[in-house]
Amino acid sequence: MAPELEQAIAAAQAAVQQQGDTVRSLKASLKDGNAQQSQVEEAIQKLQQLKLELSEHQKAYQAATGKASSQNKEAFRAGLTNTLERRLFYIPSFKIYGSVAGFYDYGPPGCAIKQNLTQAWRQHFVLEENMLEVECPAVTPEAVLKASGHVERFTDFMVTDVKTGDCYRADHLLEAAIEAALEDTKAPLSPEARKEAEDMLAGVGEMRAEALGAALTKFGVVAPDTKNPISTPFPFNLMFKTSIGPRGDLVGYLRPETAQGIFVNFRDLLYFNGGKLPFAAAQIGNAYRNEISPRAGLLRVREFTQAEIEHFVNPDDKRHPKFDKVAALQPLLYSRAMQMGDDKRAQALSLGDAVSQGIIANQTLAYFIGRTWLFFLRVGVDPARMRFRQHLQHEMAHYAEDCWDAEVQTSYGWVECAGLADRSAYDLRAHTTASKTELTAYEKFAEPREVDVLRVIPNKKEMGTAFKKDAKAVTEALEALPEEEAECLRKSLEADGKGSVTSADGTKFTVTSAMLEIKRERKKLAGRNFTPSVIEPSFGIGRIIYCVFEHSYYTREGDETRAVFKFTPTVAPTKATVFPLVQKEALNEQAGKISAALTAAGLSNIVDTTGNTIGKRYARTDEIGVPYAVTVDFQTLEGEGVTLRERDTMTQVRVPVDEIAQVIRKLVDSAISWQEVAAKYPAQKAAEQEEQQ
Ligand SMILES: Nc1ncnc2c1ncn2[C@@H]1O[C@H](COP(=O)(O)OP(=O)(O)OP(=O)(O)O)[C@@H](O)[C@H]1O
Repeated sequence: MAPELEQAIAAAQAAVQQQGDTVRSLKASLKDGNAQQSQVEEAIQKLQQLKLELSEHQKAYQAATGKASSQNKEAFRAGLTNTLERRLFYIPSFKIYGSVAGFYDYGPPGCAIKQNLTQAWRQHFVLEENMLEVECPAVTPEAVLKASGHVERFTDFMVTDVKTGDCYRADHLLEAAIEAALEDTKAPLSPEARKEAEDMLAGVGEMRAEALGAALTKFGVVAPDTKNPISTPFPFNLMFKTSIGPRGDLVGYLRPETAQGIFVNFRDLLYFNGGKLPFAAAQIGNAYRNEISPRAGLLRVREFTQAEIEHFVNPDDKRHPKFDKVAALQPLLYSRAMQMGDDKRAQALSLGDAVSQGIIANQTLAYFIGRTWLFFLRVGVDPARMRFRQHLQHEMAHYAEDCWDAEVQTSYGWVECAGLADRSAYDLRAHTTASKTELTAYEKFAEPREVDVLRVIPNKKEMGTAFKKDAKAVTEALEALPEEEAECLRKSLEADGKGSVTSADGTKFTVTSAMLEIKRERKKLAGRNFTPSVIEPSFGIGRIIYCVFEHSYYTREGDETRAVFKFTPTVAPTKATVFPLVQKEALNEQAGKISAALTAAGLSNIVDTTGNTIGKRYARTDEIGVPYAVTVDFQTLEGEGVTLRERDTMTQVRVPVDEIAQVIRKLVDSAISWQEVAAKYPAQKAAEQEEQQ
């Protein structure tokens, strides 16, 4: 059934396109006097009819398959992109010089939305969770990114078109090839081949060069643009390299994430917080990745804004004091077991149950999943098209305890908009080792505790013989070894009779069993030093904005040319427009006064005095998602209030002039609903309402 419907959609789309061309050429002929108005009108009517037929086919496809058809998806995306670019939500950067892939400018409505969304994030996380906000430089010295592992490992595998040299991400090509094979209805895979392909798809992200190369060959992958053969995959580091200072001898990078700025400030932040855990620090700022082949608009760019949180917590106690507030929430969870099962579908599950059943590793991670879900809903993501997907075991770094991605369904498929990870103590340990600065917290026990501790006792004579002038430094390093490292050394001596220790200046020395003794001793301790674990929710603001665009965009029933964004008042770029019904000095003056009252109430607004019909002006504000419109007419001058129109229902009521700013303020703050406003104030008379649509 689906292939026939797909064909019907394709045919209907072609017909719409052809008729659109006819209308355009008739309009041009009309101007030249070679066609009549009646011919144009007739052609437009036919175009509307064809569009309705197309929309019926699309609905039928969606009803039959539960998803948008590929043509449907493309048509949807083309309409959306056209509106976004035409109304300057965003603009390809450096456009007049031919643009550079992976860079976008936000235009006026885009800037306002980004500002609103970022502000909502700050309110939802930084303020409501009492986080410590920091702002660190984007240019980062190499030492920091060496310690974090980015210099060595922040790579993607790349392949090139052997004839043109064009670059592609190897994993993306492979994923596309496997997905195409799985969806191919003409040459369906056998059940065994399907299972193998599905397993391979789940593991693409973790494949090394050799495995990727073999899989690309197996699926016969060629360069998508030219169909030329491709090279074998090789690693490419995504960081932009630079040099700091005029001599150029200090290597730096533009940060690929904002998180490292928080880790390197951990000690000062802990002090600022009175030495107490848990606490969270947050940073909003730009990150830079030299993405290999950025092709998905705002979703994959080379400079983007991240909002990241590092929540530092005692590794032995990952409960969250406010977990009760989110325990009953039921976001769609796509756990490891669900991904491996036959059904492969996410399920709504309460976060309380997910923690008690061990699906989510701990309360703190689950708390942030709940808060993230509420944030996405607050900014207008459709909860039915959002899920939290747990990383499969092999997708996680060896140190990570549990990771979940907040994914949103779009015309590009499921898109990761935020990653939430329990990264254990990895980052702070890495910076402790590299910077020789203890990044630990102190826990004072309620009662002194008798504990077994490891004491490292160097044999001074053996040390002297082995290390000569370095003996003192090695001895001190051994005596100062933290408990966990002493345990590592003990195990390594036990296994091969030797191990290593790093002195204060960073030199690594090999020690043998003969040089020291490691004893377990009973000690009374008032407290302990430990490296905190970190739970990291990391958000990409641009990706969220794009998903909000997709989930907010629709066209008016029966008229695909009338685009609307149903932005929530929180993110809407402008909260209200004010229209004088016609061009008259007295109406303009009254509109100016209303605009001033809205501004005084903290509501961004535009006064539209263009001579267009009121219907056209409503359509223009719908296109940038303004939720409320106020129209000033002659009755306003007679003290009969103004028209207030709501964007999605298009219903209108009459509100007294001196109440209008407060009514909109309450609507924007969700202190009152549109239904309540409609019940309280008289409806605009039907004839005038019709005239003003
Ligand atoms: N190139 C990019 N363009 C826009 N946003 C991005 C980009 N890369 C990452 N992000 C955002 O930053 C967040 C955190 O970054 P993270 O390193 O976890 O992403 P990632 O797993 O590398 O993403 P992907 O696998 O899609 O490349 C992501 O969830 C995403 O929202």
